[in-house]
Amino acid sequence: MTLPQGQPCDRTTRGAIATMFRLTAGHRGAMAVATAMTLVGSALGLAQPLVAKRIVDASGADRAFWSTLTLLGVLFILEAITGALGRFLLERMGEGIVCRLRHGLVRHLLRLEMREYDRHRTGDLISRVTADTTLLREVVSQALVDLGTGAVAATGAIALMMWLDPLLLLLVTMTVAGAAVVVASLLKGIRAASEHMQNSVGAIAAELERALGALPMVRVHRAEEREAARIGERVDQAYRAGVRTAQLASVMSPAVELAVQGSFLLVLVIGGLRVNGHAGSLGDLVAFLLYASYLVLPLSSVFRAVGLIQRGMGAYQRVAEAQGLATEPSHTATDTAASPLRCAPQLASPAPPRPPAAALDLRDVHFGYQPDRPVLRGVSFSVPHGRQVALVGRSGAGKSTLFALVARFYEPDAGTLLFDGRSTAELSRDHCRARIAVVDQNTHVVHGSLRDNITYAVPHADESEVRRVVELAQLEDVVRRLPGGLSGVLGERGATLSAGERQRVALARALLARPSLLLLDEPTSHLDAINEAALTAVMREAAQECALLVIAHRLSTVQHADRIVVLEDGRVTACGRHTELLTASPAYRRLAAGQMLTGGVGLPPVARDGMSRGQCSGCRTLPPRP
Ligand SMILES: Nc1ncnc2c1ncn2[C@@H]1O[C@H](COP(=O)(O)OP(=O)(O)OP(=O)(O)O)[C@@H](O)[C@H]1O
Repeated sequence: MTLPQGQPCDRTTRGAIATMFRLTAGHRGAMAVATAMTLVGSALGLAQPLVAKRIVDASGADRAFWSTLTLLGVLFILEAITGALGRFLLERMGEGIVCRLRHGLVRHLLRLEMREYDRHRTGDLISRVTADTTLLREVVSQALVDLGTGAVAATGAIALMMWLDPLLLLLVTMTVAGAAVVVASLLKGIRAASEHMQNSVGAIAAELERALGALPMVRVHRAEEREAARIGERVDQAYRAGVRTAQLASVMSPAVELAVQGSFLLVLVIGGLRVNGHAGSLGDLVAFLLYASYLVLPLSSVFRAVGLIQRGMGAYQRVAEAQGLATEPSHTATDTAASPLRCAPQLASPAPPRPPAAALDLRDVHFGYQPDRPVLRGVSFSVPHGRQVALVGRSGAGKSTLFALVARFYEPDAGTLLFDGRSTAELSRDHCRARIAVVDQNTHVVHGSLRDNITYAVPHADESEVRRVVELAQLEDVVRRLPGGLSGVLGERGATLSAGERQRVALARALLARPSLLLLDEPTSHLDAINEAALTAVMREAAQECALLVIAHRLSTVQHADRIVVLEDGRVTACGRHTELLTASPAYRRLAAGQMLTGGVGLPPVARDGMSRGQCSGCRTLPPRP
């Protein structure tokens, strides 16, 4: 279900009711049946005073009234049954509405533009799917029908009271009008307080997510109390807003009850005087009083429903706001992309013919997260098939940002990215992402089994293929040690693994996908020297199958790369091989000196055909490996 986006919410009560009604789209049949049942129940209830009047009149005139008494019993039971059925249908409808709303929201939130995640707090977004939709369910399933049926039942009671005694009705109307004025004056406040409360609930979720997401840091810095106080502040805000809402809502109920009870007393006194003066029958007075008492429930329903709808609008606005956040476009018109797993063939399938163009080509790419703060300033280089290209540079030079552009989390402000010679302008994001696999610094491991984590990109991968990448990523020890082996469950965020093991799980996952371009961001940051050497060997092997773009601070990892691109302050200042750059690039020399790496150390004699020399002007001349 998509809520109307971008349009400002109509703040009037009528606008709020219309908005809530729109949410019931697709459930109107069930709503109509439930409303009909509730109305039938109300009609059965309304008929009871008339029957009671007959019983009183018959008993006063010494006539038999047993059949009428039986009828009263039947009416009572039928009212209970229709009421229960109607209520069930409503609850089911409410669940259905919230279920569809959550499906839509979850799908929407998972497809947001990366910039939206930068702008919003995760916990707050989550609370829109949980807390806000829960409040909305209450409103759409109860308030709307209460409003409809309450209005009809109250109108019915008023019509019958009018028929019985217009003068007494006038007295009732005046007191009820007083209550309506009180209710109307409270509605705006209720809505504002509810909005405040829902925002505070979202803030609690966001703050809690912040603290739980960095628990080791919180513990080490003994900041539990500070974090608890910080979150507690939000809890108190929610409490205060909740109490304010309750205050306003609770003023409503007595106002309505007072009005109805006042009118009840008036009717009793004036009606009693008239009966004494023989201006009316006792039966008429009893019936009128019963109708007056029947007015209490529907009228309270109407007033409560209006209040609830205003409370729901607070939640609605937050849900609608989340639905209005920009999402990534899924496909472009010219996109011929197959499924995202197109580039993840199984081991047995023959390798597709390699296209002649580079796997990745960047041409004069400019980008900044904020318009006035450029991060990349005209980056150009290419990553040919079957080659390993390394990206080095000081912290903050823009290396990870470049990866984010290649993964198309962001679009460049200027310049072009080409995959296999095709510009991203003509390819969908899905298509581009199907070609790549990324192992980033955060090495994401999700709750689930080791196998689930490895096969995340290829859920139905062959066992032999899984074993192959387990071996390649040197995870055999982990498989042996983990209770249940590959089926063993890894804790939340892979907490049961070491950082190096998590990195290797991420690598196995990436290799299993058999991408045409593998992006590794600091792949050895958590590895010891032995594992680093092993991973370097894995990278070389992977480069036989796909193009490899590696970010590394440790130059020892990438000194054998076919090409090393030096990035400084968002610009490519040099590119070439390790030995070449030691002479040609002062920036590279500084990096290497810092890590005590020199040209001669440990360099194996690797055949390098057609390599570009020196500066980045030759960055795109490296041909694909035959
Ligand atoms: N999501 C973001 N929003 C705003 N600015 C960002 C964001 N991510 C990175 N930056 C900024 O962009 C610049 C480049 O960051 P980037 O992470 O690309 O550098 P890096 O070369 O990968 O650094 P490191 O080697 O430390 O990982 C930095 O100044 C950083 O503060």
